Amino acid sequence: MSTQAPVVVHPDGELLARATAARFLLALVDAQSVATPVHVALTGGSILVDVLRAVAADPLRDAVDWTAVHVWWGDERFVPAGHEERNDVDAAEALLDHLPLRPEHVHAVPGPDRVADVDAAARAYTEELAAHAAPGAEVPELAVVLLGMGPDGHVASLFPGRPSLGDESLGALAEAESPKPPPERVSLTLPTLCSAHQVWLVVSGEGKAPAVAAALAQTSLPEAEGGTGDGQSVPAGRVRASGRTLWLVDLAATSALP
Ligand SMILES: O=C(O)C(O)[C@@H](O)[C@H](O)[C@H](O)COP(=O)(O)O
Repeated sequence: MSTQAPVVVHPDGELLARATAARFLLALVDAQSVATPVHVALTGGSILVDVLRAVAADPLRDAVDWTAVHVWWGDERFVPAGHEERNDVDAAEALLDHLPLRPEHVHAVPGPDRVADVDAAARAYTEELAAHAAPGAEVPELAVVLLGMGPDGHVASLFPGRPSLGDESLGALAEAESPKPPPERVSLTLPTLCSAHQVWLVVSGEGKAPAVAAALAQTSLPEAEGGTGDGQSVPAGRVRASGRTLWLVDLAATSALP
C-alpha cells in the first residue's frame, strides 16, 4: 500500500511560483552541500515558466553554484532548436540565460534540425543520460524534477492510456501521438522520473482540480474529462520519487478534493 505524497497548498498561483522557486533554490544548496555536480530536470507548462521566472528574481539564486548544475528536460517538443514551442526556449528566456551555467551542462533534447526523427531524438537523449550516470547506473540521479500536470493528469509527455506509460526502461522515450500539441515529443520514462531523489508536481488552477483529486486517489478521470475511465491511475498519480514526492499546488487546484 502506498502512502499519499504530501500536498502543500499556497493561496494563489503567484505565491505558489515564488514559494516553489525558494524551495528549489534551497534544495539545490542542500544538494550541493552533499555532492556535486547536481542534476535537475525541468519541463514545460505555464506554472513552471512562472516558477523559473521567480527563481531568476530570487536573491537566493546567488547561493547556488550554477557552474556545477546540470539541467535536463523531463520532456521536450520535437521541433527545431529555437522554435517558440520548445520547452528549452521558454526556460532559457525565463531563467537559464540569466545564470552562469556551463553550456555543456544544459542538456537540450535534439530536434529535427539535428536528428532524423523523434525516435532518434529519444535514443540520443537516453545515451546522453547514460553518459552522465554514475558507474553502474543508467541515468544520473536527478536531485529535483519539476513537473507540471495537464488537466488530463499527464506529466512530462506521459499521457493517460498511451503505451509510453508502460515503458519500464531508464532513459527517454518517443511519443509520436501526443494528444497535447505538438504531437511529437521526447519524454523521460516513468521509471526515470521515479529514480529522481525528489519530484515536485507543481499545479495551479481550478481546471486541474479533478486531475489532482484523481492522482491523489490513484484513479483515472472519466472519459468525458479526457481520462481513460478505467480506474487506472492518471500518470501524475504514478510518480513516486526515490526520496520525496511533493505536490505543490494553489488553492484552486484543490477544489475537487474531498
Ligand atoms: O507540454 C509540455 O511540454 C509539458 O511538459 C507538460 O507536461 C506540461 O507541464 C503540462 O501540460 C502542464 O502545462 P500547463 O501548466 O501549461 O497546463
